[in-house]
Amino acid sequence: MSHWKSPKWPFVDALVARNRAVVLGPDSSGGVSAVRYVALTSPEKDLSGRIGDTMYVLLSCAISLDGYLDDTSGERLVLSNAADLDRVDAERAGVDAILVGAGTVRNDNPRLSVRSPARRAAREAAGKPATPLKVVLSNGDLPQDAAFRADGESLVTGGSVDEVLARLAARGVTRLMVEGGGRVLTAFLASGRVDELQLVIAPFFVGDRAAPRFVHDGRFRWHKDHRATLAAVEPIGNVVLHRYLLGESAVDGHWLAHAVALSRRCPPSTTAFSVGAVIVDAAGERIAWGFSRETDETVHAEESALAKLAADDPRLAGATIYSSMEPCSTRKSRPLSCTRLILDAGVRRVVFAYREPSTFVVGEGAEQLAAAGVTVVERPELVAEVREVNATQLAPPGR
Ligand SMILES: NC(=O)C1=CN([C@@H]2O[C@H](COP(=O)(O)OP(=O)(O)OC[C@H]3O[C@@H](n4cnc5c(N)ncnc54)[C@H](OP(=O)(O)O)[C@@H]3O)[C@@H](O)[C@H]2O)C=CC1
Ligand SMILES: Nc1c(N[C@@H]2O[C@H](COP(=O)(O)O)[C@@H](O)[C@H]2O)[nH]c(=O)[nH]c1=O
Repeated sequence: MSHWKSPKWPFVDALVARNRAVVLGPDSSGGVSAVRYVALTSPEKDLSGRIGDTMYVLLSCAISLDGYLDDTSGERLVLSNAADLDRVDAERAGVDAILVGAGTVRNDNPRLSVRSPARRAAREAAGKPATPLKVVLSNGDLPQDAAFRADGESLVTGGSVDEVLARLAARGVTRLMVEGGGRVLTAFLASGRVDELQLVIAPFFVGDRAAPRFVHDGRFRWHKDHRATLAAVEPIGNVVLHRYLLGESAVDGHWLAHAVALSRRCPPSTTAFSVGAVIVDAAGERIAWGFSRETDETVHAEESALAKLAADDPRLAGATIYSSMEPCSTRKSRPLSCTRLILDAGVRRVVFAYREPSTFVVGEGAEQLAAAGVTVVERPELVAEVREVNATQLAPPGR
């Protein structure tokens, strides 16, 4: 079976060209069909069919050490410092729309604009408005002279998170920043439609339970057995920024980048590719990692990572293997391919960046895994980096 790379599957390449992930699955006859395809930003959304196109949803807010968004003074409490407010301004400049709830407008009367003249000019140079669309969620009245109505386009809308996202998607919004307040943040987190949370913690207490909390009660997808992925922690003066990845696509991108970073640690070779692999369990914890030639001259990345776990490790059944390259399906130097080892380990999900070129052997790992019922996700956005790591191996003969 080699139709994975055959002209019979031109749409696969077309999807890759459109920067989309390809998800393969088995068909009823035991063959392989590309049953689903998803945009890189948010596969869960496309797969659910809830909104037609994809949107990256970023939540951003600042809290006190005791978890409050504000105090009870009726004035906006600034928890961030100047450097963090400038970082937030840069995030604003990178989105298509900024969203807050009516409670925030009534309490803070925010402008919701990009402030930096340089960032405004850069947006305009790119053919965008100087400041993103301002979206206020409200089913009631808002002051006509509210500050958000000046400086750029605004939209007051209401309804469920799904309805609002569908409305914004129809207007071409592909990156949305949600700034608050507590009820809106809770509604977005409970909806499961958030890709990333940027949470800043300021070093003081509010100490008043009547103050607005960051998150209210709710049922959330992330709990003690299904943790969010911590992507970065950054001190900014006396506040600390935490970046959590909450969407499956963002999480996949994070671990795949980690696998590619590991591939840079491979001892050099001209006869075998340099690959990195990470195994992450269902709770979101990295449980093993490896890279080519890590422990001997011929060991592969997936093989090295799997060898660090017991064959009956119960976490393997719910785990995902991330590999910078498609798992191999034939070995010259070993009896079992990485595809076979993955199947034998009972891993049900594989994410990789680069389809193995037929430089050393013809690869059918993706097809064989998918035919065995494994979910295989190809994320081509890191292909250039994988090719750079393997530049020597991929160079045409004679160079
Ligand atoms: N520190 C920080 O980073 C930030 C702090 N804040 C603070 O948060 C506080 C405001 O938070 P809060 O009072 O919870 O109000 P919100 O800003 O969360 O607004 C909630 C209101 O939004 C409207 N709404 C419409 N649709 C929805 C929906 N689907 N889900 C939720 N709300 C919807 C409703 O208004 P309506 O009644 O009109 O229907 C609802 O009452 C302020 O004190 C502000 O200072 C705010 C942002 C950031
Ligand atoms: N207080 C607070 C934030 N508050 C958010 O910023 C909004 C103010 O926007 P603007 O009027 O354009 O400056 C406010 O309404 C709320 O959404 N954000 C932060 O990053 N850190 C903070 O400490």
